[in-house]
Amino acid sequence: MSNETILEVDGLKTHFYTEQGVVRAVDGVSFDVREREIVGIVGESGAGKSVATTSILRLIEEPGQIVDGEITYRDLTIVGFEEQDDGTLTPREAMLSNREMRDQVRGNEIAIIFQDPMESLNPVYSVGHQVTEFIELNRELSGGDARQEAIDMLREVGIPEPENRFDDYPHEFSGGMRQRVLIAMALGCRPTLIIADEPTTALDVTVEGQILDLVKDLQTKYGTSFIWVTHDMGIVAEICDRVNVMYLGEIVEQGPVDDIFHDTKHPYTQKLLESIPRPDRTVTELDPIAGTMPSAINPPRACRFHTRCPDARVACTEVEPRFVAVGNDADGDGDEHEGEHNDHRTACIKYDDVGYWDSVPLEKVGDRDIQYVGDRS
Ligand SMILES: Nc1ncnc2c1ncn2[C@@H]1O[C@H](COP(=O)(O)OP(=O)(O)OP(=O)(O)O)[C@@H](O)[C@H]1O
Ligand code: NI
Repeated sequence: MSNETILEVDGLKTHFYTEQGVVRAVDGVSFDVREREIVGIVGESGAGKSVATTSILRLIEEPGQIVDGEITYRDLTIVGFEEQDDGTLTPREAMLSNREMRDQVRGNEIAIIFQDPMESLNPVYSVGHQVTEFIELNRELSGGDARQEAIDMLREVGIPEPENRFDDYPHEFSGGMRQRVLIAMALGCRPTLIIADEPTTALDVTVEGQILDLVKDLQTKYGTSFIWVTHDMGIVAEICDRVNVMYLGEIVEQGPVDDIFHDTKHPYTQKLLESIPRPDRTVTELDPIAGTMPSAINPPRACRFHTRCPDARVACTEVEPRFVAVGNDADGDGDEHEGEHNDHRTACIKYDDVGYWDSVPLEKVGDRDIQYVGDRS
Protein backbone atom coordinates (compact mmCIF):
# COMPACT_ATOMS: atom_id res chain seq x y z
CA MET A 1 0.00 0.00 0.00
CA SER A 2 1.42 3.34 -0.83
CA ASN A 3 -0.26 6.53 0.23
CA GLU A 4 -0.42 9.69 -1.81
CA THR A 5 2.26 12.31 -1.21
CA ILE A 6 0.69 15.45 0.24
CA LEU A 7 3.72 17.62 0.94
CA GLU A 8 6.89 17.85 -1.07
CA VAL A 9 9.92 19.89 -0.04
CA ASP A 10 12.60 20.07 -2.70
CA GLY A 11 15.98 21.76 -2.34
CA LEU A 12 14.73 24.21 0.29
CA LYS A 13 17.18 26.90 1.38
CA THR A 14 16.34 29.34 4.15
CA HIS A 15 19.06 31.77 5.17
CA PHE A 16 19.34 34.56 7.76
CA TYR A 17 21.17 37.72 6.75
CA THR A 18 22.82 38.80 10.00
CA GLU A 19 25.60 41.26 10.79
CA GLN A 20 27.89 38.31 11.46
CA GLY A 21 27.20 36.86 8.04
CA VAL A 22 24.72 34.64 6.22
CA VAL A 23 23.39 31.88 8.48
CA ARG A 24 22.73 28.92 6.20
CA ALA A 25 20.12 27.50 8.58
CA VAL A 26 18.45 25.29 5.98
CA ASP A 27 20.68 24.66 3.03
CA GLY A 28 19.17 22.42 0.37
CA VAL A 29 16.76 20.11 2.12
CA SER A 30 14.40 17.66 0.37
CA PHE A 31 11.81 15.37 1.91
CA ASP A 32 8.15 14.53 1.58
CA VAL A 33 5.14 13.57 3.65
CA ARG A 34 2.49 11.09 2.59
CA GLU A 35 -1.09 10.72 3.71
CA ARG A 36 -1.55 9.16 7.13
CA GLU A 37 2.08 8.98 8.15
CA ILE A 38 4.25 10.45 10.86
CA VAL A 39 7.51 11.81 9.47
CA GLY A 40 10.28 12.72 11.89
CA ILE A 41 12.87 15.45 11.62
CA VAL A 42 15.63 14.73 14.10
CA GLY A 43 18.93 16.37 14.92
CA GLU A 44 20.79 18.36 17.56
CA SER A 45 19.96 21.88 18.59
CA GLY A 46 20.69 24.31 15.77
CA ALA A 47 20.40 21.71 13.00
CA GLY A 48 17.69 23.74 11.28
CA LYS A 49 14.64 21.67 12.20
CA SER A 50 12.46 24.59 13.29
CA VAL A 51 13.55 26.81 10.42
CA ALA A 52 12.66 24.02 7.99
CA THR A 53 9.18 23.53 9.47
CA THR A 54 8.40 27.25 9.81
CA SER A 55 9.45 27.63 6.17
CA ILE A 56 6.70 25.16 5.23
CA LEU A 57 4.15 27.50 6.78
CA ARG A 58 5.96 30.56 5.37
CA LEU A 59 6.36 31.97 8.87
CA ILE A 60 10.02 32.93 8.48
CA GLU A 61 10.68 36.46 9.69
CA GLU A 62 13.39 39.04 8.99
CA PRO A 63 16.32 38.72 8.66
CA GLY A 64 15.38 35.26 7.41
CA GLN A 65 14.42 34.50 3.86
CA ILE A 66 13.53 31.46 1.83
CA VAL A 67 16.05 31.81 -0.97
CA ASP A 68 15.64 28.66 -3.05
CA GLY A 69 13.70 25.45 -3.46
CA GLU A 70 10.14 24.28 -3.94
CA ILE A 71 7.47 23.46 -1.41
CA THR A 72 4.30 21.94 -2.79
CA TYR A 73 1.24 21.03 -0.74
CA ARG A 74 -1.11 18.90 -2.87
CA ASP A 75 -1.57 21.17 -5.91
CA LEU A 76 -0.68 24.38 -4.08
CA THR A 77 2.69 26.08 -4.53
CA ILE A 78 3.79 27.25 -1.08
CA VAL A 79 7.26 28.12 -2.35
CA GLY A 80 8.36 28.23 -5.97
CA PHE A 81 10.88 30.26 -7.92
CA GLU A 82 11.76 30.88 -11.52
CA GLU A 83 15.11 31.96 -12.86
CA GLN A 84 15.34 35.33 -14.57
CA ASP A 85 17.62 36.09 -17.53
CA ASP A 86 20.18 37.61 -15.17
CA GLY A 87 20.23 34.38 -13.12
CA THR A 88 18.32 35.72 -10.11
CA LEU A 89 15.39 33.80 -8.66
CA THR A 90 11.97 35.40 -8.33
CA PRO A 91 8.76 33.91 -6.91
CA ARG A 92 6.66 32.10 -9.50
CA GLU A 93 3.19 33.32 -10.43
CA ALA A 94 1.65 30.20 -8.89
CA MET A 95 3.20 30.82 -5.48
CA LEU A 96 0.51 31.50 -2.87
CA SER A 97 0.24 35.04 -1.53
CA ASN A 98 0.54 35.63 2.21
CA ARG A 99 -3.22 36.02 2.33
CA GLU A 100 -3.78 32.72 0.53
CA MET A 101 -1.35 31.03 2.94
CA ARG A 102 -3.45 32.34 5.82
CA ASP A 103 -6.84 31.54 4.28
CA GLN A 104 -6.12 28.29 2.47
CA VAL A 105 -3.24 26.58 4.22
CA ARG A 106 -2.41 27.59 7.77
CA GLY A 107 -4.65 26.11 10.44
CA ASN A 108 -7.18 24.44 8.20
CA GLU A 109 -4.81 22.36 6.03
CA ILE A 110 -1.52 22.48 7.97
CA ALA A 111 -1.53 23.22 11.70
CA ILE A 112 1.49 23.66 13.94
CA ILE A 113 1.99 22.80 17.60
CA PHE A 114 4.93 24.39 19.41
CA GLN A 115 7.03 23.19 22.32
CA ASP A 116 5.82 25.72 24.83
CA PRO A 117 2.02 25.84 25.15
CA MET A 118 2.24 29.02 27.21
CA GLU A 119 3.54 30.79 24.13
CA SER A 120 0.60 29.64 22.04
CA LEU A 121 -2.10 30.09 24.67
CA ASN A 122 -3.15 33.53 25.82
CA PRO A 123 -3.04 33.68 29.64
CA VAL A 124 -5.97 36.12 29.89
CA TYR A 125 -8.57 34.01 28.05
CA SER A 126 -10.08 30.73 29.17
CA VAL A 127 -8.90 27.56 27.47
CA GLY A 128 -12.37 26.77 26.15
CA HIS A 129 -12.74 30.25 24.67
CA GLN A 130 -9.41 29.94 22.84
CA VAL A 131 -10.12 26.50 21.42
CA THR A 132 -13.57 27.66 20.27
CA GLU A 133 -12.20 30.80 18.66
CA PHE A 134 -9.49 28.87 16.83
CA ILE A 135 -12.05 26.42 15.47
CA GLU A 136 -14.32 29.29 14.35
CA LEU A 137 -11.41 30.91 12.60
CA ASN A 138 -10.49 27.81 10.63
CA ARG A 139 -13.78 26.01 10.04
CA GLU A 140 -17.27 26.79 8.92
CA LEU A 141 -18.55 26.45 12.46
CA SER A 142 -19.76 29.21 14.71
CA GLY A 143 -21.36 29.90 18.08
CA GLY A 144 -22.77 26.86 19.82
CA ASP A 145 -21.49 24.43 17.19
CA ALA A 146 -17.92 25.62 17.59
CA ARG A 147 -18.26 25.49 21.37
CA GLN A 148 -19.59 21.94 21.18
CA GLU A 149 -16.75 20.93 18.85
CA ALA A 150 -14.24 22.47 21.28
CA ILE A 151 -15.70 20.45 24.15
CA ASP A 152 -15.66 17.29 22.02
CA MET A 153 -12.05 17.88 21.03
CA LEU A 154 -10.96 18.54 24.62
CA ARG A 155 -12.60 15.26 25.60
CA GLU A 156 -10.97 13.56 22.62
CA VAL A 157 -7.48 14.55 23.80
CA GLY A 158 -8.15 13.22 27.29
CA ILE A 159 -9.14 16.32 29.30
CA PRO A 160 -11.48 14.95 31.98
CA GLU A 161 -14.87 16.66 32.32
CA PRO A 162 -14.18 19.21 29.58
CA GLU A 163 -17.48 21.06 30.22
CA ASN A 164 -16.24 21.86 33.71
CA ARG A 165 -12.73 22.77 32.62
CA PHE A 166 -13.96 24.92 29.72
CA ASP A 167 -13.78 28.23 31.59
CA ASP A 168 -10.46 27.51 33.30
CA TYR A 169 -7.39 29.53 32.38
CA PRO A 170 -4.18 28.05 30.93
CA HIS A 171 -2.29 28.40 34.23
CA GLU A 172 -4.88 26.14 35.86
CA PHE A 173 -3.76 23.26 33.62
CA SER A 174 -0.62 21.16 34.05
CA GLY A 175 2.08 21.21 31.34
CA GLY A 176 0.88 17.92 29.89
CA MET A 177 -2.75 19.08 29.91
CA ARG A 178 -1.81 22.34 28.18
CA GLN A 179 -0.05 20.33 25.49
CA ARG A 180 -3.25 18.30 25.09
CA VAL A 181 -5.19 21.56 24.70
CA LEU A 182 -2.92 22.57 21.82
CA ILE A 183 -3.47 19.20 20.18
CA ALA A 184 -7.24 19.70 20.60
CA MET A 185 -6.95 23.11 18.96
CA ALA A 186 -4.98 21.79 16.00
CA LEU A 187 -7.18 18.72 15.61
CA GLY A 188 -10.38 20.76 15.92
CA CYS A 189 -9.53 22.42 12.61
CA ARG A 190 -9.39 19.00 10.92
CA PRO A 191 -6.07 19.69 9.23
CA THR A 192 -4.53 17.20 6.83
CA LEU A 193 -1.09 17.73 8.34
CA ILE A 194 0.02 18.71 11.82
CA ILE A 195 3.56 19.93 12.39
CA ALA A 196 4.67 19.31 15.96
CA ASP A 197 7.88 21.10 16.95
CA GLU A 198 9.29 19.28 20.01
CA PRO A 199 5.92 19.38 21.74
CA THR A 200 6.93 16.99 24.51
CA THR A 201 10.41 18.27 25.34
CA ALA A 202 9.36 20.18 28.45
CA LEU A 203 7.33 17.27 29.85
CA ASP A 204 8.47 14.52 32.17
CA VAL A 205 8.94 11.09 30.64
CA THR A 206 5.66 9.60 31.86
CA VAL A 207 3.56 12.50 30.59
CA GLU A 208 5.55 12.51 27.35
CA GLY A 209 4.71 8.84 26.86
CA GLN A 210 1.02 9.57 27.41
CA ILE A 211 1.05 12.37 24.83
CA LEU A 212 2.83 10.15 22.29
CA ASP A 213 0.23 7.40 22.85
CA LEU A 214 -2.52 9.95 22.39
CA VAL A 215 -1.03 11.21 19.14
CA LYS A 216 -0.71 7.67 17.78
CA ASP A 217 -4.37 7.00 18.61
CA LEU A 218 -5.57 10.25 17.08
CA GLN A 219 -3.43 9.71 14.00
CA THR A 220 -5.08 6.34 13.45
CA LYS A 221 -8.57 7.67 14.11
CA TYR A 222 -8.42 10.86 12.05
CA GLY A 223 -5.82 9.83 9.47
CA THR A 224 -3.91 13.06 10.05
CA SER A 225 -0.31 13.21 8.82
CA PHE A 226 2.35 14.56 11.16
CA ILE A 227 5.79 16.07 10.91
CA TRP A 228 7.35 15.40 14.29
CA VAL A 229 10.39 17.51 15.19
CA THR A 230 12.61 16.14 17.95
CA HIS A 231 16.22 15.69 19.03
CA ASP A 232 15.40 12.29 20.50
CA MET A 233 15.79 9.11 18.45
CA GLY A 234 13.79 7.29 21.14
CA ILE A 235 10.71 9.33 20.21
CA VAL A 236 11.37 8.69 16.53
CA ALA A 237 11.37 4.96 17.23
CA GLU A 238 8.14 5.25 19.14
CA ILE A 239 5.96 7.16 16.71
CA CYS A 240 7.52 7.84 13.31
CA ASP A 241 7.09 5.89 10.08
CA ARG A 242 9.91 7.63 8.25
CA VAL A 243 12.58 10.01 9.46
CA ASN A 244 14.94 12.71 8.20
CA VAL A 245 18.18 13.15 10.11
CA MET A 246 19.37 16.77 9.96
CA TYR A 247 22.83 18.14 10.58
CA LEU A 248 23.87 21.76 10.12
CA GLY A 249 21.20 22.71 7.60
CA GLU A 250 21.26 19.49 5.61
CA ILE A 251 19.56 16.11 5.70
CA VAL A 252 22.27 13.47 6.06
CA GLU A 253 20.08 10.37 6.08
CA GLN A 254 16.42 9.64 5.43
CA GLY A 255 14.26 6.59 5.19
CA PRO A 256 11.83 4.25 6.94
CA VAL A 257 12.48 4.17 10.68
CA ASP A 258 13.26 0.44 10.64
CA ASP A 259 16.01 0.95 8.05
CA ILE A 260 17.46 3.91 9.89
CA PHE A 261 17.65 1.95 13.14
CA HIS A 262 18.67 -1.46 11.87
CA ASP A 263 20.69 -0.55 8.81
CA THR A 264 22.16 2.78 9.89
CA LYS A 265 24.39 4.30 7.23
CA HIS A 266 25.47 7.78 8.27
CA PRO A 267 27.99 8.14 11.14
CA TYR A 268 25.96 11.08 12.50
CA THR A 269 22.80 8.97 12.68
CA GLN A 270 24.86 6.32 14.46
CA LYS A 271 25.98 8.92 17.02
CA LEU A 272 22.41 10.08 17.58
CA LEU A 273 21.32 6.49 18.16
CA GLU A 274 24.08 6.01 20.71
CA SER A 275 22.83 9.03 22.62
CA ILE A 276 19.29 7.70 23.19
CA PRO A 277 18.57 7.75 26.92
CA ARG A 278 18.12 4.25 28.29
CA PRO A 279 16.80 3.15 31.66
CA ASP A 280 20.12 1.48 32.47
CA ARG A 281 22.12 4.66 31.97
CA THR A 282 21.82 7.98 33.73
CA VAL A 283 21.87 11.15 31.67
CA THR A 284 25.51 11.89 32.45
CA GLU A 285 26.50 8.52 31.02
CA LEU A 286 25.02 9.22 27.62
CA ASP A 287 27.49 9.12 24.79
CA PRO A 288 27.74 12.72 23.81
CA ILE A 289 28.57 13.51 20.24
CA ALA A 290 32.13 14.76 20.38
CA GLY A 291 32.62 18.48 19.87
CA THR A 292 29.99 21.10 19.22
CA MET A 293 28.14 21.82 16.03
CA PRO A 294 30.09 24.31 13.91
CA SER A 295 28.52 27.62 12.96
CA ALA A 296 26.01 27.67 10.13
CA ILE A 297 27.66 30.86 8.87
CA ASN A 298 30.81 29.18 7.64
CA PRO A 299 29.96 25.49 7.67
CA PRO A 300 32.82 23.03 7.13
CA ARG A 301 33.27 22.40 3.43
CA ALA A 302 32.39 19.16 1.66
CA CYS A 303 30.82 16.91 4.32
CA ARG A 304 29.70 19.29 7.09
CA PHE A 305 30.04 16.54 9.70
CA HIS A 306 33.71 15.83 8.94
CA THR A 307 34.97 17.93 11.87
CA ARG A 308 33.22 15.61 14.34
CA CYS A 309 33.00 12.36 12.43
CA PRO A 310 34.89 9.35 13.82
CA ASP A 311 35.20 7.93 10.29
CA ALA A 312 36.31 11.11 8.52
CA ARG A 313 39.00 10.84 5.87
CA VAL A 314 40.70 13.50 3.79
CA ALA A 315 38.23 12.88 0.97
CA CYS A 316 35.41 13.97 3.31
CA THR A 317 36.94 17.45 3.37
CA GLU A 318 37.13 17.55 -0.42
CA VAL A 319 34.11 15.87 -1.96
CA GLU A 320 30.60 17.24 -1.53
CA PRO A 321 28.53 14.18 -0.56
CA ARG A 322 25.65 13.33 -2.88
CA PHE A 323 22.41 11.93 -1.56
CA VAL A 324 22.58 8.26 -2.63
CA ALA A 325 20.08 5.43 -2.31
CA VAL A 326 21.35 2.81 0.12
CA GLY A 327 18.63 0.19 0.17
CA ASN A 328 19.64 -3.33 1.09
CA ASP A 329 21.76 -5.12 -1.44
CA ALA A 330 19.62 -8.17 -0.90
CA ASP A 331 21.45 -10.56 -3.24
CA GLY A 332 24.88 -9.30 -2.24
CA ASP A 333 26.00 -8.70 -5.82
CA GLY A 334 26.92 -5.12 -5.08
CA ASP A 335 24.43 -3.85 -7.64
CA GLU A 336 24.41 -0.15 -6.98
CA HIS A 337 21.08 0.37 -8.72
CA GLU A 338 19.23 -1.97 -6.43
CA GLY A 339 18.89 0.70 -3.80
CA GLU A 340 17.15 3.12 -6.13
CA HIS A 341 13.89 1.33 -5.51
CA ASN A 342 14.17 1.96 -1.82
CA ASP A 343 13.63 5.30 -0.12
CA HIS A 344 16.52 4.89 2.29
CA ARG A 345 19.14 7.48 1.31
CA THR A 346 22.23 9.00 2.82
CA ALA A 347 24.72 11.75 2.07
CA CYS A 348 28.02 10.09 3.02
CA ILE A 349 30.78 9.39 0.51
CA LYS A 350 31.40 5.94 1.99
CA TYR A 351 28.43 4.88 -0.11
CA ASP A 352 29.50 6.64 -3.27
CA ASP A 353 32.36 5.69 -5.56
CA VAL A 354 34.44 8.82 -5.04
CA GLY A 355 37.58 7.57 -3.35
CA TYR A 356 36.66 7.42 0.33
CA TRP A 357 38.22 4.03 0.94
CA ASP A 358 41.57 4.99 -0.67
CA SER A 359 41.72 8.22 1.27
CA VAL A 360 43.79 8.81 4.43
CA PRO A 361 41.87 8.91 7.73
CA LEU A 362 41.77 12.46 9.08
CA GLU A 363 43.21 11.41 12.41
CA LYS A 364 46.43 10.43 10.60
CA VAL A 365 46.94 13.89 9.17
CA GLY A 366 47.30 17.01 11.30
CA ASP A 367 44.67 19.72 11.19
CA ARG A 368 47.17 21.99 9.48
CA ASP A 369 47.59 19.61 6.55
CA ILE A 370 43.89 19.80 5.82
CA GLN A 371 44.13 23.49 5.07
CA TYR A 372 46.42 22.75 2.15
CA VAL A 373 44.01 20.36 0.50
CA GLY A 374 42.62 22.07 -2.59
CA ASP A 375 39.33 23.86 -1.98
CA ARG A 376 36.68 22.33 -4.18
CA SER A 377 33.61 24.04 -2.77
N1 LIG B 1 16.02 34.78 13.57
C1 LIG B 1 17.21 34.22 13.37
N2 LIG B 1 18.29 34.95 13.07
C2 LIG B 1 19.50 34.39 12.87
N3 LIG B 1 19.74 33.06 12.91
C3 LIG B 1 18.70 32.27 13.19
C4 LIG B 1 17.38 32.79 13.42
N4 LIG B 1 16.55 31.75 13.69
C5 LIG B 1 17.32 30.63 13.61
N5 LIG B 1 18.59 30.93 13.30
C6 LIG B 1 19.72 30.00 13.14
O1 LIG B 1 19.33 28.97 12.28
C7 LIG B 1 19.94 27.74 12.67
C8 LIG B 1 18.89 26.67 12.79
O2 LIG B 1 18.01 26.99 13.89
P1 LIG B 1 16.76 26.12 14.27
O3 LIG B 1 16.00 26.87 15.32
O4 LIG B 1 16.02 25.72 13.06
O5 LIG B 1 17.42 24.84 14.91
P2 LIG B 1 16.68 23.56 15.53
O6 LIG B 1 17.21 22.37 14.83
O7 LIG B 1 15.22 23.78 15.51
O8 LIG B 1 17.25 23.59 17.03
P3 LIG B 1 16.50 23.31 18.44
O9 LIG B 1 16.53 21.83 18.62
O10 LIG B 1 17.36 24.01 19.43
O11 LIG B 1 15.12 23.87 18.35
C9 LIG B 1 20.71 28.03 13.94
O12 LIG B 1 22.07 28.25 13.60
C10 LIG B 1 20.08 29.31 14.45
O13 LIG B 1 21.00 30.05 15.19
NI1 NI C 1 13.81 24.00 16.96
